[in-house]
Amino acid sequence: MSAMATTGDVILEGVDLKKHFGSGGLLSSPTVVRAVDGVSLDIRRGETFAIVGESGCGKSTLGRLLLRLIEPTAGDVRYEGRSILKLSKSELRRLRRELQIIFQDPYASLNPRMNVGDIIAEPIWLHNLARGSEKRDRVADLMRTVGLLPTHADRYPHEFSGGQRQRIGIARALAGDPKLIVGDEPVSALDVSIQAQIINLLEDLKDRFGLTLVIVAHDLAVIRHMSDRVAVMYLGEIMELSETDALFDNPLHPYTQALLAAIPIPSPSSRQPKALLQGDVPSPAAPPSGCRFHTRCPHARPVCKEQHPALEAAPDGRRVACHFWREIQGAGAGSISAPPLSAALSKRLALYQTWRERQDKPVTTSP
Ligand SMILES: Nc1ncnc2c1ncn2[C@@H]1O[C@H](COP(=O)(O)OP(=O)(O)OP(=O)(O)O)[C@@H](O)[C@H]1O
Repeated sequence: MSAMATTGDVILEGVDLKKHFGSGGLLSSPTVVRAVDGVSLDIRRGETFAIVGESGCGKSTLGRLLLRLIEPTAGDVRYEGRSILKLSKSELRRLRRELQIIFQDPYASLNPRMNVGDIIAEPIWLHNLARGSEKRDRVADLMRTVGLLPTHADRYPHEFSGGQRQRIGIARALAGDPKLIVGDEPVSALDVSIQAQIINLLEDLKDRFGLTLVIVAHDLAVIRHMSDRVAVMYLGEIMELSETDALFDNPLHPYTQALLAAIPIPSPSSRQPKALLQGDVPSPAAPPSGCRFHTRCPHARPVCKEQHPALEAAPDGRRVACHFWREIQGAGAGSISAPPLSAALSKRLALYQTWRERQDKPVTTSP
């Protein structure tokens, strides 16, 4: 977890955000996918904020809404206190420079016909930040900063490995001096050893440049290692929002408990926890009534089918959307809050630590 204290002011705020994708197709009544359905959150300057949940729960859509890469169906996003939905052209340009994104698949997000120097230089050129030799120096600096050799600036994306392509994407994101970067599954397409390098790079850059990071991920080990706070999403809603340590030490929501208990154990001799998350996530086009998790919740009671739980304040500044979180704690949720968690994580985190210790040495990998 990042060493930085999470005491910053709010840099980015989502207010009752909704994104409903409509697909008319051949049907007379179009299907509406409620990808994000009433999410409010605030992200503090200088923190690493994680958004976690199973596939299809709306994490990426929320990440894109927060940067206004897609328009919300309803709600608002405020950057440094101002709505980003009502910006002038010049304000929108500034927003595009200050809020950046890096993607899961760096290859798909890099123009294959541009060399790496031009890819990294593009935001500098677009935002008129430097020209000529100053621009070239800046690109070389950025390449060194992310552990690439500036002499490789004339090479093309296909000449680099997956990890190096992610470094190119990060250099490009840094080129406009951003304040906040959203990483949309930034390491999930990479080998574990390379994942650790990229995670460490992001953490170092965050400290060096005073960045705020929003990490969209499904890998809880990555999230525990990197993030200060976590929002757990299910079917377009936040189920629990908490400081990372508190979430992992004592998850309040049954969905968080089940997610943590389902972390696979790396050792083949270790016993896997019994499957707690049975069945698939229901369709976001027809979410269950009441609490959206009730169809898979081991603690569900009749009221859960009827009444939608609000995201209410719990101790330690946490928030949780469950009618019965207090009773569940009292009833010994420990039976499903996974002793295997520490075994699974400690092995992965030891690996990260090893890589972290190597970060003092400059990376001089060649493609
Ligand atoms: N452009 C789109 N048009 C229609 N439906 C979409 C669109 N983008 C996303 N969706 C749907 O919205 C829901 C949420 O998708 P989203 O990609 O945000 O989830 P996710 O949690 O990031 O999943 P994953 O981890 O698999 O990327 C899914 O049901 C997805 O199919």
